[in-house]
Amino acid sequence: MGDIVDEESKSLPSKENFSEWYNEVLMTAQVMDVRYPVKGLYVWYPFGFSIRKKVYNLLRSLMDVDHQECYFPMLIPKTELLKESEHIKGFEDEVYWVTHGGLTPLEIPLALRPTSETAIYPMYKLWIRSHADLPLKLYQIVNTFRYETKQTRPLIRLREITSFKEAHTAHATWEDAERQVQEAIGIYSDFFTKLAIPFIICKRPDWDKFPGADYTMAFDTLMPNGRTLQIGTVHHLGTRFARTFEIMYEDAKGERQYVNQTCYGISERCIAAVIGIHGDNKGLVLPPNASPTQVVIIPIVFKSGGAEILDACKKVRAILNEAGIATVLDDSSERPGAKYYKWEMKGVPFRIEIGPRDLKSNSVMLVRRDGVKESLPMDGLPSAISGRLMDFQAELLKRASESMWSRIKDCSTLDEARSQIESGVARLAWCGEKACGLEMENATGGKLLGEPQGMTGGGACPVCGKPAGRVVLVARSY
Ligand SMILES: Nc1ncnc2c1ncn2[C@@H]1O[C@H](COS(=O)(=O)NC(=O)[C@@H](N)CS)[C@@H](O)[C@H]1O
Ligand SMILES: [Zn+2]
Repeated sequence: MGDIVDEESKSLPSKENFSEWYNEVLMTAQVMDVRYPVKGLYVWYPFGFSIRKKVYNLLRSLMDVDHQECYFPMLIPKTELLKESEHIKGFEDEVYWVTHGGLTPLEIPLALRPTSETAIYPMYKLWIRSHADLPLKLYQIVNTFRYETKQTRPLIRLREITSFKEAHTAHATWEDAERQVQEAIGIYSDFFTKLAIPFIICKRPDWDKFPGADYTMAFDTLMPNGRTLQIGTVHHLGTRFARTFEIMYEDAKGERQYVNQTCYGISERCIAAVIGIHGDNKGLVLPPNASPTQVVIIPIVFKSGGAEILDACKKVRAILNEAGIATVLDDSSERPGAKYYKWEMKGVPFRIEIGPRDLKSNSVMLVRRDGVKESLPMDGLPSAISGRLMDFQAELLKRASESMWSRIKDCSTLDEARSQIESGVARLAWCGEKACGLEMENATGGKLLGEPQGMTGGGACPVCGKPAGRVVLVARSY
Protein backbone atom coordinates (compact mmCIF):
# COMPACT_ATOMS: atom_id res chain seq x y z
CA MET A 1 0.00 0.00 0.00
CA GLY A 2 1.72 3.13 -1.19
CA ASP A 3 2.27 5.87 1.34
CA ILE A 4 1.23 9.45 0.73
CA VAL A 5 2.88 10.95 -2.33
CA ASP A 6 4.67 14.28 -2.02
CA GLU A 7 2.89 17.56 -1.37
CA GLU A 8 2.44 18.78 -4.94
CA SER A 9 0.08 16.05 -6.03
CA LYS A 10 -2.32 15.74 -3.11
CA SER A 11 -3.41 18.96 -1.48
CA LEU A 12 -6.72 18.83 0.37
CA PRO A 13 -9.83 20.83 -0.54
CA SER A 14 -10.30 23.76 1.83
CA LYS A 15 -11.96 22.84 5.14
CA GLU A 16 -14.49 25.58 4.30
CA ASN A 17 -16.07 22.87 2.19
CA PHE A 18 -16.26 20.57 5.18
CA SER A 19 -17.94 17.56 3.64
CA GLU A 20 -15.47 17.37 0.74
CA TRP A 21 -12.51 18.08 3.04
CA TYR A 22 -13.68 15.38 5.47
CA ASN A 23 -14.03 12.63 2.86
CA GLU A 24 -10.70 13.57 1.27
CA VAL A 25 -8.69 13.73 4.48
CA LEU A 26 -9.85 10.25 5.56
CA MET A 27 -8.36 8.84 2.37
CA THR A 28 -5.26 11.06 2.04
CA ALA A 29 -4.25 10.58 5.69
CA GLN A 30 -5.02 6.85 5.26
CA VAL A 31 -7.56 6.64 8.09
CA MET A 32 -10.38 4.89 6.22
CA ASP A 33 -10.73 3.57 2.69
CA VAL A 34 -14.24 4.43 1.53
CA ARG A 35 -14.03 2.31 -1.63
CA TYR A 36 -15.35 -0.94 -0.11
CA PRO A 37 -18.10 -2.25 -2.41
CA VAL A 38 -20.93 -2.32 0.18
CA LYS A 39 -22.75 0.93 1.03
CA GLY A 40 -22.09 2.08 4.60
CA LEU A 41 -19.17 -0.30 5.12
CA TYR A 42 -15.60 1.08 5.17
CA VAL A 43 -12.08 -0.24 5.68
CA TRP A 44 -9.76 0.84 8.47
CA TYR A 45 -6.26 1.51 7.07
CA PRO A 46 -3.50 0.47 9.48
CA PHE A 47 -2.83 4.13 10.40
CA GLY A 48 -6.52 4.78 11.06
CA PHE A 49 -6.69 1.58 13.05
CA SER A 50 -3.81 2.76 15.24
CA ILE A 51 -5.80 5.91 16.07
CA ARG A 52 -8.82 3.72 16.89
CA LYS A 53 -6.63 1.54 19.14
CA LYS A 54 -5.29 4.58 21.02
CA VAL A 55 -8.75 6.12 21.47
CA TYR A 56 -10.43 2.87 22.52
CA ASN A 57 -7.64 1.99 24.94
CA LEU A 58 -8.42 5.31 26.60
CA LEU A 59 -12.13 4.39 26.66
CA ARG A 60 -11.34 0.94 28.11
CA SER A 61 -9.15 2.46 30.82
CA LEU A 62 -12.12 4.59 31.91
CA MET A 63 -14.69 1.76 31.65
CA ASP A 64 -12.51 -0.80 33.42
CA VAL A 65 -12.53 1.23 36.65
CA ASP A 66 -15.80 -0.42 37.62
CA HIS A 67 -17.15 -2.32 34.63
CA GLN A 68 -16.09 -5.71 33.27
CA GLU A 69 -15.54 -6.25 29.56
CA CYS A 70 -17.21 -9.26 27.97
CA TYR A 71 -18.44 -10.57 24.63
CA PHE A 72 -21.93 -11.65 23.47
CA PRO A 73 -22.81 -13.35 20.17
CA MET A 74 -23.56 -11.24 17.11
CA LEU A 75 -26.50 -13.36 15.89
CA ILE A 76 -29.80 -12.83 17.73
CA PRO A 77 -32.78 -15.19 17.22
CA LYS A 78 -35.83 -13.39 15.84
CA THR A 79 -37.84 -14.71 18.82
CA GLU A 80 -35.66 -12.73 21.22
CA LEU A 81 -35.33 -9.62 19.07
CA LEU A 82 -39.11 -9.32 18.68
CA LYS A 83 -39.86 -9.65 22.40
CA GLU A 84 -39.81 -5.99 23.42
CA SER A 85 -42.41 -4.10 21.36
CA GLU A 86 -41.03 -0.56 21.76
CA HIS A 87 -37.51 -1.79 21.02
CA ILE A 88 -38.48 -3.66 17.91
CA LYS A 89 -40.57 -0.72 16.66
CA GLY A 90 -37.44 1.36 16.80
CA PHE A 91 -35.24 -1.19 15.05
CA GLU A 92 -37.36 -3.39 12.79
CA ASP A 93 -36.57 -1.41 9.65
CA GLU A 94 -32.85 -1.34 10.47
CA VAL A 95 -32.14 -5.01 11.19
CA TYR A 96 -30.12 -7.26 8.84
CA TRP A 97 -31.24 -10.88 8.84
CA VAL A 98 -29.37 -14.18 8.35
CA THR A 99 -31.82 -16.69 6.88
CA HIS A 100 -29.57 -19.54 5.75
CA GLY A 101 -26.70 -21.66 7.07
CA GLY A 102 -25.07 -22.54 3.79
CA LEU A 103 -27.89 -23.91 1.59
CA THR A 104 -30.03 -24.82 4.59
CA PRO A 105 -32.78 -22.34 5.44
CA LEU A 106 -32.73 -21.50 9.17
CA GLU A 107 -35.83 -22.41 11.15
CA ILE A 108 -35.49 -19.19 13.16
CA PRO A 109 -33.97 -16.27 11.24
CA LEU A 110 -31.06 -14.66 13.05
CA ALA A 111 -30.59 -10.89 13.29
CA LEU A 112 -27.19 -9.24 13.05
CA ARG A 113 -27.15 -7.30 16.32
CA PRO A 114 -28.22 -3.64 15.80
CA THR A 115 -27.38 -3.23 19.52
CA SER A 116 -27.22 -6.06 22.02
CA GLU A 117 -30.05 -5.71 24.56
CA THR A 118 -31.87 -8.75 23.15
CA ALA A 119 -28.68 -10.85 23.04
CA ILE A 120 -27.60 -9.94 26.56
CA TYR A 121 -30.78 -9.79 28.58
CA PRO A 122 -31.83 -13.44 28.16
CA MET A 123 -28.45 -14.23 29.72
CA TYR A 124 -28.92 -11.65 32.49
CA LYS A 125 -32.09 -13.56 33.36
CA LEU A 126 -29.95 -16.67 33.91
CA TRP A 127 -27.18 -14.85 35.76
CA ILE A 128 -29.08 -12.57 38.17
CA ARG A 129 -30.71 -14.40 41.12
CA SER A 130 -30.26 -12.26 44.21
CA HIS A 131 -29.48 -8.68 45.21
CA ALA A 132 -25.94 -9.97 45.90
CA ASP A 133 -25.54 -10.20 42.12
CA LEU A 134 -26.24 -6.46 41.77
CA PRO A 135 -25.12 -4.09 40.53
CA LEU A 136 -24.00 -5.88 37.37
CA LYS A 137 -21.94 -3.63 35.09
CA LEU A 138 -20.70 -5.15 31.82
CA TYR A 139 -19.65 -3.69 28.48
CA GLN A 140 -18.42 -4.90 25.13
CA ILE A 141 -16.75 -3.26 22.14
CA VAL A 142 -18.14 -4.95 19.03
CA ASN A 143 -19.43 -4.34 15.55
CA THR A 144 -23.16 -3.79 15.15
CA PHE A 145 -25.29 -3.53 12.02
CA ARG A 146 -28.02 -1.02 11.17
CA TYR A 147 -29.59 -0.71 7.75
CA GLU A 148 -29.41 3.08 7.87
CA THR A 149 -31.55 4.81 5.25
CA LYS A 150 -30.22 8.34 5.91
CA GLN A 151 -26.99 9.23 4.08
CA THR A 152 -24.14 6.99 5.20
CA ARG A 153 -20.73 8.58 5.91
CA PRO A 154 -17.47 7.04 7.11
CA LEU A 155 -17.08 7.19 10.92
CA ILE A 156 -20.38 9.13 11.18
CA ARG A 157 -23.22 6.98 9.89
CA LEU A 158 -22.24 3.42 9.02
CA ARG A 159 -24.25 0.34 8.31
CA GLU A 160 -21.58 -1.72 10.05
CA ILE A 161 -20.70 0.24 13.18
CA THR A 162 -17.24 -1.23 13.69
CA SER A 163 -16.41 0.26 17.10
CA PHE A 164 -19.61 0.11 19.12
CA LYS A 165 -18.89 0.30 22.88
CA GLU A 166 -22.10 -0.73 24.63
CA ALA A 167 -22.45 -0.96 28.41
CA HIS A 168 -25.38 -2.73 30.04
CA THR A 169 -25.96 -2.46 33.79
CA ALA A 170 -28.55 -3.92 36.19
CA HIS A 171 -29.51 -2.47 39.58
CA ALA A 172 -31.79 -3.12 42.54
CA THR A 173 -33.77 0.13 42.28
CA TRP A 174 -34.73 2.88 39.82
CA GLU A 175 -32.67 5.33 41.90
CA ASP A 176 -29.59 3.07 41.72
CA ALA A 177 -29.97 3.02 37.94
CA GLU A 178 -30.40 6.80 37.95
CA ARG A 179 -27.09 7.09 39.84
CA GLN A 180 -25.51 4.85 37.21
CA VAL A 181 -26.78 7.18 34.47
CA GLN A 182 -24.95 10.01 36.23
CA GLU A 183 -21.81 7.88 36.62
CA ALA A 184 -21.90 7.06 32.89
CA ILE A 185 -22.30 10.77 32.11
CA GLY A 186 -19.18 11.36 34.22
CA ILE A 187 -17.20 8.71 32.34
CA TYR A 188 -18.30 10.09 28.94
CA SER A 189 -17.50 13.66 30.00
CA ASP A 190 -14.01 12.54 31.02
CA PHE A 191 -13.51 10.58 27.79
CA PHE A 192 -14.56 13.36 25.43
CA THR A 193 -12.60 15.97 27.40
CA LYS A 194 -9.50 13.78 27.13
CA LEU A 195 -10.08 13.76 23.35
CA ALA A 196 -10.38 17.59 23.43
CA ILE A 197 -13.97 17.33 22.16
CA PRO A 198 -16.41 19.89 23.64
CA PHE A 199 -19.96 18.64 24.17
CA ILE A 200 -23.46 19.58 25.26
CA ILE A 201 -25.52 17.11 27.31
CA CYS A 202 -29.21 17.11 26.53
CA LYS A 203 -32.16 15.11 27.75
CA ARG A 204 -33.68 13.97 24.43
CA PRO A 205 -37.39 14.76 23.99
CA ASP A 206 -39.62 11.80 24.77
CA TRP A 207 -40.35 11.17 21.09
CA ASP A 208 -36.65 10.81 20.33
CA LYS A 209 -35.45 8.64 23.21
CA PHE A 210 -33.91 5.19 22.76
CA PRO A 211 -36.66 2.64 21.88
CA GLY A 212 -37.70 1.01 25.19
CA ALA A 213 -35.96 3.53 27.46
CA ASP A 214 -37.52 5.65 30.23
CA TYR A 215 -35.31 8.53 29.09
CA THR A 216 -32.17 9.25 27.08
CA MET A 217 -29.31 11.62 27.92
CA ALA A 218 -27.28 12.47 24.81
CA PHE A 219 -23.84 13.98 24.18
CA ASP A 220 -23.75 16.23 21.14
CA THR A 221 -20.79 18.12 19.71
CA LEU A 222 -20.79 20.77 16.98
CA MET A 223 -18.98 20.08 13.73
CA PRO A 224 -17.40 22.90 11.66
CA ASN A 225 -20.30 22.93 9.20
CA GLY A 226 -22.79 23.79 11.93
CA ARG A 227 -24.24 20.31 12.22
CA THR A 228 -24.36 18.61 15.61
CA LEU A 229 -23.12 15.05 15.94
CA GLN A 230 -24.52 12.74 18.62
CA ILE A 231 -21.31 11.20 20.00
CA GLY A 232 -22.76 9.23 22.88
CA THR A 233 -25.99 8.33 24.65
CA VAL A 234 -26.95 7.10 28.11
CA HIS A 235 -30.34 5.46 28.59
CA HIS A 236 -32.32 4.74 31.76
CA LEU A 237 -34.28 1.60 30.86
CA GLY A 238 -36.34 1.35 34.07
CA THR A 239 -37.84 -2.15 34.40
CA ARG A 240 -39.23 -2.40 30.85
CA PHE A 241 -36.64 -4.85 29.53
CA ALA A 242 -36.55 -6.67 32.90
CA ARG A 243 -40.29 -7.34 32.60
CA THR A 244 -39.93 -8.49 28.99
CA PHE A 245 -36.95 -10.76 29.71
CA GLU A 246 -38.01 -11.64 33.30
CA ILE A 247 -34.78 -10.45 34.88
CA MET A 248 -35.62 -10.67 38.60
CA TYR A 249 -33.72 -10.87 41.86
CA GLU A 250 -34.59 -11.82 45.42
CA ASP A 251 -34.35 -8.75 47.64
CA ALA A 252 -33.16 -8.75 51.26
CA LYS A 253 -36.70 -9.55 52.42
CA GLY A 254 -36.82 -12.56 50.12
CA GLU A 255 -39.24 -10.91 47.71
CA ARG A 256 -38.72 -11.16 43.95
CA GLN A 257 -38.21 -7.82 42.21
CA TYR A 258 -37.52 -6.74 38.64
CA VAL A 259 -34.10 -5.19 38.11
CA ASN A 260 -33.75 -1.60 36.88
CA GLN A 261 -31.32 -1.19 33.99
CA THR A 262 -29.24 1.29 32.05
CA CYS A 263 -27.30 1.05 28.82
CA TYR A 264 -24.92 3.50 27.19
CA GLY A 265 -23.11 3.56 23.88
CA ILE A 266 -20.27 5.26 22.04
CA SER A 267 -19.16 4.53 18.48
CA GLU A 268 -16.39 5.61 16.08
CA ARG A 269 -18.20 8.94 15.84
CA CYS A 270 -15.83 10.04 18.64
CA ILE A 271 -13.01 9.72 16.07
CA ALA A 272 -15.08 11.57 13.45
CA ALA A 273 -15.40 14.39 16.00
CA VAL A 274 -11.64 14.52 16.70
CA ILE A 275 -10.88 14.61 12.96
CA GLY A 276 -13.65 17.04 12.03
CA ILE A 277 -13.18 19.51 14.88
CA HIS A 278 -9.37 19.73 15.04
CA GLY A 279 -8.31 19.08 11.44
CA ASP A 280 -7.08 21.89 9.17
CA ASN A 281 -6.15 22.45 5.51
CA LYS A 282 -2.94 20.47 5.97
CA GLY A 283 -4.78 17.41 7.28
CA LEU A 284 -5.45 15.82 10.65
CA VAL A 285 -4.53 17.59 13.87
CA LEU A 286 -4.54 14.91 16.57
CA PRO A 287 -4.67 15.84 20.26
CA PRO A 288 -1.75 14.02 21.95
CA ASN A 289 -4.15 11.71 23.84
CA ALA A 290 -5.57 10.53 20.51
CA SER A 291 -2.35 10.36 18.51
CA PRO A 292 -0.49 7.06 18.12
CA THR A 293 2.65 9.08 17.33
CA GLN A 294 3.23 12.19 19.44
CA VAL A 295 6.63 13.26 18.07
CA VAL A 296 8.27 12.59 14.71
CA ILE A 297 12.00 13.27 14.36
CA ILE A 298 13.23 14.52 10.97
CA PRO A 299 17.00 14.58 10.32
CA ILE A 300 18.08 17.63 8.30
CA VAL A 301 21.06 16.34 6.39
CA PHE A 302 23.15 18.33 3.92
CA LYS A 303 26.02 16.96 1.91
CA SER A 304 28.17 15.89 4.86
CA GLY A 305 27.68 15.04 8.55
CA GLY A 306 24.70 12.74 7.91
CA ALA A 307 25.91 9.95 10.17
CA GLU A 308 26.37 12.25 13.17
CA ILE A 309 22.94 13.76 12.70
CA LEU A 310 21.30 10.35 12.36
CA ASP A 311 23.07 9.28 15.52
CA ALA A 312 21.74 12.25 17.44
CA CYS A 313 18.23 11.57 16.09
CA LYS A 314 18.35 7.97 17.30
CA LYS A 315 19.49 9.13 20.75
CA VAL A 316 16.62 11.61 20.99
CA ARG A 317 14.15 8.96 19.84
CA ALA A 318 15.40 6.59 22.56
CA ILE A 319 15.20 9.09 25.41
CA LEU A 320 11.73 10.30 24.41
CA ASN A 321 10.32 6.78 24.08
CA GLU A 322 12.01 5.96 27.38
CA ALA A 323 10.03 8.85 28.89
CA GLY A 324 6.76 7.42 27.50
CA ILE A 325 6.48 9.86 24.59
CA ALA A 326 5.49 7.91 21.44
CA THR A 327 8.26 9.01 19.08
CA VAL A 328 9.21 7.87 15.57
CA LEU A 329 12.24 8.74 13.46
CA ASP A 330 11.62 9.30 9.76
CA ASP A 331 15.02 8.48 8.25
CA SER A 332 13.57 7.62 4.84
CA SER A 333 15.21 9.01 1.72
CA GLU A 334 12.40 11.53 1.09
CA ARG A 335 13.16 15.26 1.15
CA PRO A 336 12.41 17.01 4.48
CA GLY A 337 9.57 18.98 2.83
CA ALA A 338 7.83 15.80 1.75
CA LYS A 339 8.22 14.43 5.27
CA TYR A 340 6.74 17.61 6.81
CA TYR A 341 3.75 17.25 4.46
CA LYS A 342 3.22 13.57 5.29
CA TRP A 343 3.38 13.83 9.09
CA GLU A 344 1.34 17.02 9.14
CA MET A 345 -1.31 15.20 7.08
CA LYS A 346 -1.31 12.44 9.71
CA GLY A 347 -1.81 15.01 12.44
CA VAL A 348 1.30 14.25 14.51
CA PRO A 349 1.30 16.90 17.31
CA PHE A 350 5.05 17.69 17.26
CA ARG A 351 7.97 17.49 14.83
CA ILE A 352 11.62 17.64 15.94
CA GLU A 353 14.15 18.79 13.33
CA ILE A 354 17.82 18.08 13.98
CA GLY A 355 20.38 19.59 11.58
CA PRO A 356 24.07 20.64 11.76
CA ARG A 357 23.25 23.94 13.59
CA ASP A 358 21.19 22.09 16.22
CA LEU A 359 24.02 19.61 16.71
CA LYS A 360 26.48 22.44 17.24
CA SER A 361 24.30 24.17 19.82
CA ASN A 362 23.28 20.82 21.37
CA SER A 363 19.62 21.65 20.82
CA VAL A 364 16.68 20.63 18.64
CA MET A 365 14.08 22.61 16.68
CA LEU A 366 10.59 21.77 17.95
CA VAL A 367 7.68 22.51 15.58
CA ARG A 368 4.10 22.18 16.90
CA ARG A 369 1.51 20.96 14.39
CA ASP A 370 -0.20 24.39 14.41
CA GLY A 371 3.09 26.06 13.49
CA VAL A 372 4.52 27.20 16.84
CA LYS A 373 8.31 26.83 16.52
CA GLU A 374 11.05 26.94 19.20
CA SER A 375 14.57 25.72 19.78
CA LEU A 376 14.96 23.51 22.86
CA PRO A 377 18.18 22.42 24.60
CA MET A 378 18.89 18.67 24.50
CA ASP A 379 19.15 18.64 28.30
CA GLY A 380 15.81 18.10 29.94
CA LEU A 381 14.16 17.44 26.57
CA PRO A 382 11.66 14.74 27.74
CA SER A 383 10.07 16.89 30.46
CA ALA A 384 10.08 19.96 28.21
CA ILE A 385 8.23 18.01 25.53
CA SER A 386 5.84 16.31 28.00
CA GLY A 387 4.86 19.76 29.22
CA ARG A 388 4.29 21.00 25.67
CA LEU A 389 2.19 17.98 24.82
CA MET A 390 -0.11 18.83 27.74
CA ASP A 391 -0.19 22.49 26.72
CA PHE A 392 -1.17 21.53 23.18
CA GLN A 393 -3.86 19.18 24.47
CA ALA A 394 -5.31 22.00 26.60
CA GLU A 395 -4.98 24.54 23.77
CA LEU A 396 -6.92 22.32 21.35
CA LEU A 397 -9.75 21.81 23.86
CA LYS A 398 -9.87 25.54 24.62
CA ARG A 399 -10.08 26.50 20.94
CA ALA A 400 -12.72 23.87 20.18
CA SER A 401 -14.82 24.83 23.23
CA GLU A 402 -14.70 28.54 22.38
CA SER A 403 -15.66 27.75 18.81
CA MET A 404 -18.63 25.60 19.86
CA TRP A 405 -20.02 27.90 22.56
CA SER A 406 -19.67 30.93 20.25
CA ARG A 407 -22.04 29.16 17.83
CA ILE A 408 -24.84 28.51 20.34
CA LYS A 409 -27.15 31.53 20.41
CA ASP A 410 -30.35 32.48 22.21
CA CYS A 411 -33.21 32.99 19.77
CA SER A 412 -36.66 34.34 20.61
CA THR A 413 -38.45 33.56 17.33
CA LEU A 414 -38.58 30.58 15.02
CA ASP A 415 -37.29 32.75 12.15
CA GLU A 416 -34.24 33.71 14.18
CA ALA A 417 -33.70 30.04 15.07
CA ARG A 418 -33.99 28.96 11.43
CA SER A 419 -31.21 31.30 10.34
CA GLN A 420 -29.09 30.57 13.44
CA ILE A 421 -29.00 26.83 12.76
CA GLU A 422 -27.45 27.50 9.37
CA SER A 423 -24.17 27.87 11.24
CA GLY A 424 -24.80 26.59 14.75
CA VAL A 425 -27.29 25.84 17.52
CA ALA A 426 -30.37 27.83 18.53
CA ARG A 427 -31.46 28.05 22.17
CA LEU A 428 -35.22 28.63 22.57
CA ALA A 429 -37.65 28.86 25.45
CA TRP A 430 -40.02 25.89 25.45
CA CYS A 431 -43.34 25.33 27.19
CA GLY A 432 -42.64 21.58 27.15
CA GLU A 433 -45.60 20.69 24.92
CA LYS A 434 -44.75 18.04 22.28
CA ALA A 435 -46.79 19.87 19.63
CA CYS A 436 -44.69 23.01 20.14
CA GLY A 437 -41.47 20.98 20.03
CA LEU A 438 -42.45 19.31 16.77
CA GLU A 439 -43.48 22.69 15.35
CA MET A 440 -40.04 24.04 16.25
CA GLU A 441 -38.52 21.21 14.16
CA ASN A 442 -40.87 21.82 11.24
CA ALA A 443 -40.49 25.60 11.25
CA THR A 444 -36.67 25.57 11.49
CA GLY A 445 -35.87 22.40 9.50
CA GLY A 446 -33.74 21.38 12.47
CA LYS A 447 -33.89 18.71 15.16
CA LEU A 448 -34.83 19.26 18.79
CA LEU A 449 -31.73 18.16 20.73
CA GLY A 450 -33.73 18.40 23.93
CA GLU A 451 -33.21 20.16 27.26
CA PRO A 452 -29.54 20.98 27.90
CA GLN A 453 -28.17 20.00 31.31
CA GLY A 454 -27.09 22.99 33.35
CA MET A 455 -28.71 25.66 31.18
CA THR A 456 -31.63 27.68 32.53
CA GLY A 457 -33.77 30.03 30.55
CA GLY A 458 -37.24 31.43 30.23
CA GLY A 459 -39.37 33.74 28.18
CA ALA A 460 -42.33 32.87 26.03
CA CYS A 461 -42.56 29.68 24.01
CA PRO A 462 -42.03 30.92 20.42
CA VAL A 463 -44.82 28.63 19.17
CA CYS A 464 -47.71 29.02 21.61
CA GLY A 465 -46.59 32.18 23.43
CA LYS A 466 -47.14 30.61 26.85
CA PRO A 467 -44.60 31.52 29.52
CA ALA A 468 -41.95 28.81 29.26
CA GLY A 469 -39.80 27.75 32.17
CA ARG A 470 -37.75 25.41 30.05
CA VAL A 471 -34.95 25.80 27.50
CA VAL A 472 -34.44 23.65 24.45
CA LEU A 473 -31.73 23.43 21.77
CA VAL A 474 -32.45 23.13 18.06
CA ALA A 475 -29.86 22.32 15.40
CA ARG A 476 -29.24 20.61 12.09
CA SER A 477 -27.73 17.26 13.01
CA TYR A 478 -26.09 14.28 11.34
N1 LIG B 1 -25.21 4.22 12.14
C1 LIG B 1 -24.34 4.67 13.07
N2 LIG B 1 -23.04 4.89 12.76
C2 LIG B 1 -22.16 5.33 13.70
N3 LIG B 1 -22.50 5.57 14.99
C3 LIG B 1 -23.78 5.35 15.34
C4 LIG B 1 -24.76 4.91 14.42
N4 LIG B 1 -25.96 4.77 15.09
C5 LIG B 1 -25.71 5.14 16.37
N5 LIG B 1 -24.42 5.49 16.53
C6 LIG B 1 -23.76 5.93 17.76
O1 LIG B 1 -23.99 4.91 18.74
C7 LIG B 1 -24.46 5.51 19.94
C8 LIG B 1 -25.34 4.51 20.69
O2 LIG B 1 -26.42 4.14 19.85
S1 LIG B 1 -27.86 4.29 20.47
O3 LIG B 1 -28.76 3.71 19.53
O4 LIG B 1 -28.07 5.67 20.78
N6 LIG B 1 -27.88 3.50 21.85
C9 LIG B 1 -27.84 2.16 21.92
O5 LIG B 1 -27.74 1.45 20.93
C10 LIG B 1 -27.95 1.63 23.32
N7 LIG B 1 -28.07 0.17 23.25
C11 LIG B 1 -26.78 2.04 24.13
S2 LIG B 1 -25.55 0.90 24.09
C12 LIG B 1 -25.18 6.76 19.48
O6 LIG B 1 -25.20 7.73 20.50
C13 LIG B 1 -24.33 7.22 18.31
O7 LIG B 1 -23.25 8.02 18.78
ZN1 LIG C 1 -45.50 26.07 23.48
